[in-house]
Formats: sequence, C-alpha cells, structure tokens
Amino acid sequence: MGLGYDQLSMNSFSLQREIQLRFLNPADIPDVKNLCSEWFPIEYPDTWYEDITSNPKFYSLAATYHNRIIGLIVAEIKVKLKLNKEDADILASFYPPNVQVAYILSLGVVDDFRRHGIASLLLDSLISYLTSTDTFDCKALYLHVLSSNLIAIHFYERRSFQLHCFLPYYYAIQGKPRDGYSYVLYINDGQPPWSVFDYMMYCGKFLLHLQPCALPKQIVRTVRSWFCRFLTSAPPQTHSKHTS
Ligand SMILES: CC(=O)SCCNC(=O)CCNC(=O)[C@H](O)C(C)(C)COP(=O)(O)OP(=O)(O)OC[C@H]1O[C@@H](n2cnc3c(N)ncnc32)[C@H](O)[C@@H]1OP(=O)(O)O
Repeated sequence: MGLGYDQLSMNSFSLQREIQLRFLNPADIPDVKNLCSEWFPIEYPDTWYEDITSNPKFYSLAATYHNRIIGLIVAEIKVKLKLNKEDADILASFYPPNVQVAYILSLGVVDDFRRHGIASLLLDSLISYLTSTDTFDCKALYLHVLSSNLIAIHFYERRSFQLHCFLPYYYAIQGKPRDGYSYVLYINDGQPPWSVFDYMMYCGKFLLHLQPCALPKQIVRTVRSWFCRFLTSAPPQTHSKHTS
C-alpha cells in the first residue's frame, strides 16, 4: 500500500493511538475491493461490495491510519432459522428459531500493519456491539476459515473461539475444492448443543434437587400432617352419660 509505516517504527501502543475506527460507506468500494483481492483467494461479486457498504444489516467497520483503510471487519446478524445446514447446530436446540447469531464474513489487515493488535481492535469492537443491551439476544459469533489458514485459526483460537466442525471441500478456490472449519464464540450466555455428558449432569442435578433419600421421611411427614389436620378439623363428638 506504500503507507511508509515501516519507516515510522512505532510500537503497537503508539500505532493504535493513531488508528481510527469508522463504518464503511459506498465511497470505500474501490479500496475494499483491492484489499479483499489482496487478502482472500475468493472473488466476491460487485453486489457483495455494495451490500456490505450500504445495507444496515451488516456491521462493516474499517480501521484507518491517516485516512487510509488498513483493516476491516464485516459481520452480519441473522436469526437461527436462517442458518445454513452446516451451521444449524451451532446453538443448543432449546433456543427458539428467532434467536440471533452473528457471522463474520471477513476480517483482514494490511500486511505491514499485522501483529499490532489491529484485527483484535476490530474484533473487540464487534464483540462490544454484540454484547451491548440492544443485541443481548445474539447468542453466538461464528465464522468459516480455510483449514490451511493457520494464522487466522491461531488468531481466533487465541481469542477463545472454539472449533465447531470440519467442513470438507467447503471452498472452491480456482476451481479446486478446499477444506474449511467453522469456529464459534458463545456470547451473552449462549450455549452450544448439549452433549450426553450435559444431559447426565442435568439429570444428576435434578435428582439432587429431589433428594430421593429424603423421600420416605417426606412422605411420612406429609401423611402425619394431613392426619393431624383431619383430626383437628373433625366435628366434636357428643357423648351421652348413662346413669344406672
Ligand atoms: C472469517 C475470516 O475472515 S477468516 C480470514 C481471516 N483473514 C485473513 O486470513 C486475511 C489475511 N490475514 C490477516 O489479515 C491477519 O493476519 C489477521 C486478520 C488474521 C490477523 O490480523 P492482525 O492485525 O495481525 O492480528 P492482531 O495483531 O490483532 O493479533 C495477532 C494475533 O494473530 C495471530 N497471528 C498473527 N500473525 C501470526 C503469525 N505470523 N503466526 C502465527 N500467528 C499469528 C496470533 O494469534 C497473534 O496473537 P499474538 O501476537 O498474541 O500471538
């Protein structure tokens, strides 16, 4: 990009103080196109660029340095009902179909600016937005990544995302099938699908709550209290005295 950043020899802290965050707008399309073709092996149609820079359903945030875009994150919030088949089991099955999830479509930082916390800054802004009171109904943040993109995988794992599933032949890169992974971060008390272990734990807690050992004692106590109540509420009996 020829930003001359390498000559500035700033540390990450000083650099981050010069970074500004702002939302993308349609005037950014040419820059965003260039950056995406630099970062990703996938070609996006023009409508995609128009959508992410103008449709309010996307959270499209840019990090700028001296007014040039040096990083961006694009995410979309959707309802569980609209999840693709391969992502449908991201949340526990007890969530209703209208519960929300967020999907990271892309995250990238210009080469010279990498490893200075710029992607973390962008991701933190997205997470702060998703955990604000307005979006408390959003229970998970997920993404797809090429299985060969070890740097991105390391980045997300370091930020507590967990592997959700392996996606064989998920991408077609220059006509060749390539594997992917999906990763997820549960937010706002979101829960993954329950495992057998979770169900066992739940049953255990339920039984503990019932206190089965105390059951016979409880039954005796209840019967005794009913019996006492019955005796005290019974009408007084009239006794006739017989004198001989
Ligand atoms: C859903 C998707 O968008 S998946 C695609 C992700 N994007 C891309 O692959 C585009 C090309 N790559 C990039 O733009 C960047 O390398 C990103 C977005 C993955 C990371 O951006 P950066 O600004 O460098 O990240 P940031 O500085 O916040 O965090 C650095 C972390 O990334 C990881 N990382 C960055 N570079 C490397 C590297 N060379 N080797 C290993 N880990 C690395 C580490 O976890 C590192 O954390 P650490 O320094 O504490 O060990």
